[in-house]
Amino acid sequence: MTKLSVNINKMATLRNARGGNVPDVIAVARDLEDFGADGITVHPRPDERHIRYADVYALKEVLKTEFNIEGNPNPRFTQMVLEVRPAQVTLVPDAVDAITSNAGWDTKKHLSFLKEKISEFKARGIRTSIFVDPVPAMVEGAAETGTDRIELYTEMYASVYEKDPARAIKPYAEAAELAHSLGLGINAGHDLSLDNIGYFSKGIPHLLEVSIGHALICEAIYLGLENVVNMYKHRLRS
Ligand SMILES: CC(=O)[C@@H](O)[C@H](O)COP(=O)(O)O
Ligand SMILES: NCC(=O)COP(=O)(O)O
Repeated sequence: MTKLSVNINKMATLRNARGGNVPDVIAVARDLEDFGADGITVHPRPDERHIRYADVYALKEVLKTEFNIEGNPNPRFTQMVLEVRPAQVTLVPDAVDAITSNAGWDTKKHLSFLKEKISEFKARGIRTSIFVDPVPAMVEGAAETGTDRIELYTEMYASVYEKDPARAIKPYAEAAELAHSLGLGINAGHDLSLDNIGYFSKGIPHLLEVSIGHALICEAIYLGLENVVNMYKHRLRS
């Protein structure tokens, strides 16, 4: 079965909004594991606006499932990943000021840089993954880097799915077949949700892992509202 790695960036966004430690992202991550998550994903950004570098070190101490760290392998990120030694590092070509990830790697243009980074992480026993759009040349370029896996960037799938599911999934299914034939493992993520994940997982062959954050945390908040309002009403009655 495809593994679910929960991205806890949004929990850190909530915590940072008040400057305290509520919610406690470390406790949240442990609870998510107890609730059945197969892994925890974080994507620290240079401004540490959600997950902080200190959180990454603290998480490593307590996690029992697969820890996946995503980000642009600049010198600071690279050093942190080499020290923490997560189960997996996912390389994402984020601009410093990006609101969220908005493209996969150009694996042809950045081939020598990616090769160097992949071998550095693999030498420390860290599984590697490269974030790519579902474009055959980019998948082939990823294979040339020596990476273990690719992560398919699913923003386009999620937006087209609402109008035309079959059209949305086609390039992803083809990219997955190609990646598998080249010996690459396949992960996927970005804007996956309760609405679109079932169709995606049925349509993508050899899908090893999805990482989901934004929608999952929004859904958890929304689906928890009735319960929590009732709990408050109950306390106000007594
Ligand atoms: C690579 C990817 O798609 C996710 O890591 C996503 O970018 C989450 O990052 P934010 O939580 O900063 O939006
Ligand atoms: N790699 C994708 C990820 O970790 C979560 O992306 P999103 O669900 O927050 O869009």
